[in-house]
Amino acid sequence: MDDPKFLVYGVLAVIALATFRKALRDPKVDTIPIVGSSGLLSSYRDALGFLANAPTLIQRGYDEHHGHQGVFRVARLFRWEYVVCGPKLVKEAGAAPEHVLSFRAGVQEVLPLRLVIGAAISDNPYHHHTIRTSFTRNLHACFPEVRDEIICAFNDVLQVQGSDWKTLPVLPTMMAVVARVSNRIFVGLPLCRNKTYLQNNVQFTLDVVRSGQRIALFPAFFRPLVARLITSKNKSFATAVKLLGPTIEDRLSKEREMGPDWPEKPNDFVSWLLETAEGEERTVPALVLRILSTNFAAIHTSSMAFTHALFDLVTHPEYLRPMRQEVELVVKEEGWSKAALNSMVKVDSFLRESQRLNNGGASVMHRKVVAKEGFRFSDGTILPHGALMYVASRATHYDEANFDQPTKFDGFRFAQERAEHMANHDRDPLASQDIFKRQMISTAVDHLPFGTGKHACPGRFFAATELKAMLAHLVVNYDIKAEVEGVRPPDAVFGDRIAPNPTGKVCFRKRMD
Ligand code: HEM
Repeated sequence: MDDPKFLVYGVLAVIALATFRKALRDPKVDTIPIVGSSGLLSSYRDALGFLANAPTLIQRGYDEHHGHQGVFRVARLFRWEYVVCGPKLVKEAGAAPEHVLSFRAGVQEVLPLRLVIGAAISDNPYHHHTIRTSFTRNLHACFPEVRDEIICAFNDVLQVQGSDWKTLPVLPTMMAVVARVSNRIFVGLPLCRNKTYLQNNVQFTLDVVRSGQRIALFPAFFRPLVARLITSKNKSFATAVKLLGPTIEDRLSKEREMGPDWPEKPNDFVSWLLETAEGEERTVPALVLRILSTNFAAIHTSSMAFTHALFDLVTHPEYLRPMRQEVELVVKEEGWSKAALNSMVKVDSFLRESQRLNNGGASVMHRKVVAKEGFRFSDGTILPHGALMYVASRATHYDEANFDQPTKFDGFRFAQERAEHMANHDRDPLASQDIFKRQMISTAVDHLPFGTGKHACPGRFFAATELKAMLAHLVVNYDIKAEVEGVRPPDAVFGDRIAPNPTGKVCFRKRMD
């Protein structure tokens, strides 16, 4: 017992058991079924098992309870968590107002951004509004820059020569491309090509995710202390201020001199932020933190989605040629534009299908019940004040009630559905509107990669534009194959998060035919 570490672990274990015992005996939730055991020690074992095996546990709950409709609970180290299943209840969760089921408080539970990034971002997320409005509205106008950056970034990052195959780790490679393309719109040239700036954004994102996930393992009252010990955001923040600060200072000073609509003002995210930022937020450090946070929301998610798509493509190489033909035909008729992307139905379908099967985890739409009286679903289930709930997204995507042969990768299933709806147009104009429901950007109660309802990802319009343009570019300019034929690198699982294999590789070369 000389090592003080053991004392700390001992105290933590006692606190955990005591907290767990209290949570376990909450009579208000007695009627909500449990997945796993209900005894004190056996539940505790399940709670530890959740860290290693959450997707399987959630799938079991989904299969066992309520015929895929309703709520069940799972034991975590310090509390129960509530898993919501079925279209009706998912819709109700997605529609609930912030003062009843809180998105912001839910995020803090799983990734305590308030502790990792700072209160200003969590408590005043005005940049979400900027993403939803100015950013999305400008996607058509900014498409030439997106396209230009994709061409240059693929050239510079892949660096394939002649007819040789080059084997590259997909996640870091695509993270480098996504970081560059996204920052072309966030901060513009030349900074979006500055390697230190880009690497710093990627580092910030990784630091935030890693520290956030570790802090979230502790009970709420312990988290500020743990955050102080392990958070390493300050270094990447200082680097970002050094590199991005002069650009922001320049914009602020031009606005002071010439007013908000000064000639040749860049059409980028910094400018759109400045249209809304007020008071303290109109300073270099505050704006740098907004850009870093937007990078955080954009880079990890989009590069993981694209990595999964490439793993799917090399595992199912038969999709390469039809997508190549589609892109060539569309570009011949419409050129490269945002509107042309809308005609790339197969590319869209392929990415949507990849997202369906490779959602970022077993759960999505984390919400904390903040209404004092709790939250009541229409089936009568009441979640108590303070409870954390989420939707069983992976199980929903793998449910045969929702999809034909749900475990099968069917890259053009959504293109097919859209074609069928179009064919029905004359007979039933209302049904034909469903084509919009099967696009990559469309959320639904049975399609949850971007969540659904009030907080559905506002960045999905940009993400879809970026990822579709990247995939279209890749299939017409490169050949791609698996490192080992027919083998998809296994996913990495941490708790209920499922990420593409971080070291998984594929082979690229310049297109040969
Ligand atoms: C493939 C890429 C992406 C995926 C899979 C994704 C997924 C998600 C999900 C699941 C949510 C939470 C939805 C909920 O809880 O109801 C979310 C929220 C959010 N995402 Fe994304 N996202 C992606 C790309 C982006 C990009 C590129 C941006 C920014 C440009 C962005 C900005 C945001 C923001 C600001 C929120 C919070 C929304 C709110 O406060 O209501 N995301 N995203």
